[in-house]
Amino acid sequence: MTEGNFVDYVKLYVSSGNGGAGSVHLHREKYITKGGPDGGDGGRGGHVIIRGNKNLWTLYTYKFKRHFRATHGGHGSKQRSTGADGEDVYMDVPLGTVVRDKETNEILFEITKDGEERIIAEGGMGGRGNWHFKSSTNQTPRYAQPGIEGVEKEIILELKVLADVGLVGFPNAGKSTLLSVITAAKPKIADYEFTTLKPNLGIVKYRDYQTFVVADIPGIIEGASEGKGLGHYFLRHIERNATLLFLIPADSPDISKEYDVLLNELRKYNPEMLDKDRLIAISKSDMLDEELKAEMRIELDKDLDVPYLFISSVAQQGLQELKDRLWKMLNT
Ligand SMILES: Nc1nc2c(ncn2[C@@H]2O[C@H](COP(=O)(O)OP(=O)(O)OP(=O)(O)O)[C@@H](O)[C@H]2O)c(=O)[nH]1
Ligand SMILES: [Mg+2]
Repeated sequence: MTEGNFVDYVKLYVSSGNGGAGSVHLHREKYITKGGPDGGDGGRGGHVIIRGNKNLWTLYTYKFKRHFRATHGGHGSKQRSTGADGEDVYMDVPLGTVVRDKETNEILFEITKDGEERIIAEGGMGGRGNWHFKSSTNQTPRYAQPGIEGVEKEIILELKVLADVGLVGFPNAGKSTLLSVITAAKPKIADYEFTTLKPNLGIVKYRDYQTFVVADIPGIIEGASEGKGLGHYFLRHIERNATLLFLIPADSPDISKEYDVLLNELRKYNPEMLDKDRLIAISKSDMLDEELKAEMRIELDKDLDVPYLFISSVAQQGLQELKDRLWKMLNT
């Protein structure tokens, strides 16, 4: 997944079809002077339906097509013939897509399962034809119901990444580099801050047949929960991850303080984020020798209340242990 095609927020316009009108028709045949009413019902207008699709990862297609219109139901006609239903329109979205009403900003629903279908704009009902309205006092009703109009609305689709592990760290901590060495993803890597502007997902192949998904998100800075840096825009991407992997570089001036700042931002954003399992990886550990590591361990064992390990993406150290630990956390 590259930076450019990760679309996770789109505004769209949807409209369902109008119901077809019921028909007013009186049966006529040669030699039958007074035929009864036989106007058929109008067909239902097409729905616009949002459907979950596990093979999609972004809302990319919606960048190019913004209007989704279902067709109208056909009108009823003579001989009680019912108009055709309008055609439904399906909008396939990745799992984890949240659908909002643009006007009220209210969350309408969230798609979480493959094949799950939710009607976002319901087609109007067809009107009933005049034969329904025949009664003892009115044998030839000249009335039929009109179809109900379809609905139009503007909606927002927002994607929450559904990864198993979310990477959390300051800018430049080495998150994207880690993703690039434990998965086949090719995120942009550079020695400046905010290299990553959009989340990247990668699939870790674990012991031949197993896999789990890791999300690399833009770096978090102090104040992120109030919108600093890329703020809320990306914190929501790790809201649903099962496990959080904190990345703190070995050359951080104060590892436990850096961890506290990150934790605090998560707490301020959504306290439930702290209910997730956590692991700290001290990145860029190739910069440390064994002696220094031993000294740091003494401090870290005192200061940290979560498990930690030393890793290096560049020197490929500690990566198997990291995967083992993550796998265990995800499967217990
Ligand atoms: N020595 C060393 N440098 C590393 C290691 N991993 C990453 N780096 C360097 O750290 C810098 C930042 O790496 P990125 O992976 O882009 O960091 P990031 O956390 O994704 O940064 P943002 O996207 O800005 O949040 C790059 O210059 C990397 O080459 C490592 O294991 N050892
Ligand atoms: Mg990055």
